[in-house]
Amino acid sequence: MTDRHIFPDHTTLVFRSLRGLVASHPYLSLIPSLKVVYRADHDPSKVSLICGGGSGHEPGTVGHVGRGLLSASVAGDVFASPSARQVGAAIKKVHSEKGVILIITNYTGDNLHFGLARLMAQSEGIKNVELVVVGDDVSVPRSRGNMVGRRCLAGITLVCKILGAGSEANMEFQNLVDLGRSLSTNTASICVALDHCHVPGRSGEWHIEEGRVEIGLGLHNETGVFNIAAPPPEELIKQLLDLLLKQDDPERSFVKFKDGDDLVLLVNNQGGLSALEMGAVVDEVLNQLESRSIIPVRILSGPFMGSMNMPGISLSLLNLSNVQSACSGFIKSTSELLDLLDAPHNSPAWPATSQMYPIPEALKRRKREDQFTEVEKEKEEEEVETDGPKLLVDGDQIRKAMKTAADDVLALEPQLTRWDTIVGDGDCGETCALGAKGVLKALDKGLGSDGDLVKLFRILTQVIDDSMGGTLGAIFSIFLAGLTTSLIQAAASSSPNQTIDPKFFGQQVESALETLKQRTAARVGHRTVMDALIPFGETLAQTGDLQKAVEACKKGGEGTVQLEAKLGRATYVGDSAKDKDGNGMPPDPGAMAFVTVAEGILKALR
Ligand SMILES: Nc1ncnc2c1ncn2[C@@H]1O[C@H](COP(=O)(O)OP(=O)(O)O)[C@@H](O)[C@H]1O
Ligand SMILES: O=C[C@H](O)COP(=O)(O)O
Repeated sequence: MTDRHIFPDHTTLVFRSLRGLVASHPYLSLIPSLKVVYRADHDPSKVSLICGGGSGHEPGTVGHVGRGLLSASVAGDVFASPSARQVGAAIKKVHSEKGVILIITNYTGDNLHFGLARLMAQSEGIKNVELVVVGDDVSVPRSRGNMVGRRCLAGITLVCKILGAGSEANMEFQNLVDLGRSLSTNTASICVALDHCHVPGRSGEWHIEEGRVEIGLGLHNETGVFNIAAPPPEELIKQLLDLLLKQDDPERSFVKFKDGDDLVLLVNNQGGLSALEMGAVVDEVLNQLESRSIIPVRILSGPFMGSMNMPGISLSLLNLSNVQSACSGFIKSTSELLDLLDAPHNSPAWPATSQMYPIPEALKRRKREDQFTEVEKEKEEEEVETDGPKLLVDGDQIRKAMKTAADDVLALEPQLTRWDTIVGDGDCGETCALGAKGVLKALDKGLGSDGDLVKLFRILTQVIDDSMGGTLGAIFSIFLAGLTTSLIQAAASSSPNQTIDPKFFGQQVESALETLKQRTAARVGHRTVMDALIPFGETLAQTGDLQKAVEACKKGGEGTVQLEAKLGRATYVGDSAKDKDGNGMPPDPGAMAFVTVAEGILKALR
C-alpha cells in the first residue's frame, strides 16, 4: 500500500474533507469549527441519531448522515475520538423532542467522550440521551477482551441504517435503543488486510510483511490477531467464515447461528481494494455460504466503514432472526427489519440499491457558504473573570514548568507514535503533540500569569479537552476537571495564607484520581496511563516530595513493558506485538507521555 498522498499533512485534512463532502450533498450542513456534519432538514419530532468517532473510516459515518439514516456525525482527528464538547454541540444542533441516541463504536475514547457528553447533556436538563455501543468483531478471544468487550467494525453501519429508518418511521425512543443493542449483539464481523493503511504525515514501520496477511484487525490499523502466510482466496474466505460462524469455540462463538436463520451479509471494502476484486470476494463468500446451506436474505457490498487506504475487507453477518426474537415486543417478523434496511434514505454513502428521498427545493438552492454554520462563540476562557476564591502561586515558575513539560512531550512525539503503532493505532504521539501545542498556545496568551491555580486548571482542562481527542485526551480532561473541582473546594475552605506546597497539591491530585476512577476501570497493573498517574498522585500526597513522586511515576510507566494489557487498544494485540526475538511489548505510550510531563515539571522547578 502506498504512503503517497495528495494531502500529506493530516492536520487540516479532516476539516477540508468534511467541507468537500457537504458541498456535493446539499441536504447536509457542517459546523466547521467542531467538525459536526448534520441534516439541514433535521426533524426534531423524530428520535435523533448521532454517530461519529475518529476520522479515517469514511464513508462511515459522516457519509451516513441524511434523512432515513443519521441526524449528525461528529468527527475527531484521524483515528482519535472527538471531544465531549464536539459531541455536546451535535446533541444541541439536532435536538429532538423524543430523545437522542448516540450510536458509538466500542473503543475506549469514544466510550469516554460520548459518555461524558451524555452526562453533560443530562446535567443541562436534556432528557432521553442514551448510548448504543456497537461491538461486532469476533477476532479478539473472550479471555483477552473480557474487560473491554467486542470492538467495533463495519457492523455499526447496519445499526445506523436500521435505526435511522426506524426513527423515520416514528418508532419509540426506548424501542430504538433496545433494537440498536440487539443488532450489535447479533452481528459478527471480521477484518482481513493485505497491508496496513498509511496515515498522512505518519512515519515509521507500518507494513505487513510480503507474502503474509493479517486477520482480526480493528478499524484503526491495530495489528491483526492472526498473522499468517497469505493463503489462496478460497482458503482465506473459509477461515474468515469459520471465525464468524463456528458455534463451539469457547473463545469466540459470540453470535448464535442456526439453520434457517435470516442473515444479512455485509462485505465491506476496508478502503484500498479494487471494486473488481470486491465483486469476486462477494461471489466467493456467497459460494461458500451456499455450501454451508446459508443463503443471506440481503447482500450489501462496497465501502461502508474503512481504515483509510487499507487493502482489505471485513465480512459481517447480522442475524435478523435473533434480533426479531429479542425484540418480539415491537418487531413481529424479520421482514419488518428487512424493510427498515431497504427503506429510502438521503445519505451520501449508503449504496444506491435503496431508494432516495427527494432533496427539498430550498436546500437545493443553497450557496456553498450557507452550508457552514457556527455555534454561538463561547467566550474565551481567558476572558472569563471569576471572583471566586483563588490559590496563588508563583506564576512565572508554573508557566516555566508547563512550557518545559509541553516542549518535552513534543520532542517525544515520534517515540510515542512508534510505541502506539505497535500496541495501539499509532495516534498517541499526534494526540499528545496536539495537547502540547494547545498548552503552548495558551501560555502565549498568558495562561497562568496571574498565578491563580484555580483559574489555571480551569483553562487547562478546556485546552486539553479541545486539543486532545482519543482515550488519553478524555483521561487527561477528566483528571484535570477533577483537579479543578478539588482546587476550587480547597480554595473555598482554606485560609488566605494556605501554603501551597507539593503535599497540598498531591492531596488535590489524589482527590482528582478518585474522580477519574469513577470513569475508567483501569488501575495499577492494567497497562495504561494509570500505571504512572496513580503512583505519582499517591507518592506526592504521602511524601510531599516531587522528586520521589516523579520517580514512582517513572517506575510505574517504565514497568508497563512487563504488563499484559487489560484495558485499551493494547488488549487486542496480545503476543503479536512481540518482536522477532520474542521480546516483550514497548512501554504503554500514555503512561510514558505522563512520565514526560512529570519529569518536565520537576526539571523546571528544581
Ligand atoms: N480504559 C483506560 N483507562 C485509562 N487509560 C487508558 C484506557 N485505555 C487506554 N488508556 C490509555 O490511553 C493511551 C492511548 O491513548 P490514545 O492514543 O489517545 O488512545 P486511543 O487508543 O483511543 O487512540 C494508552 O497508552 C493508555 O495509557
Ligand atoms: O476512530 C477512532 C474511534 O472512533 C475512537 O477511538 P479512540 O479510542 O482512539 O478515541
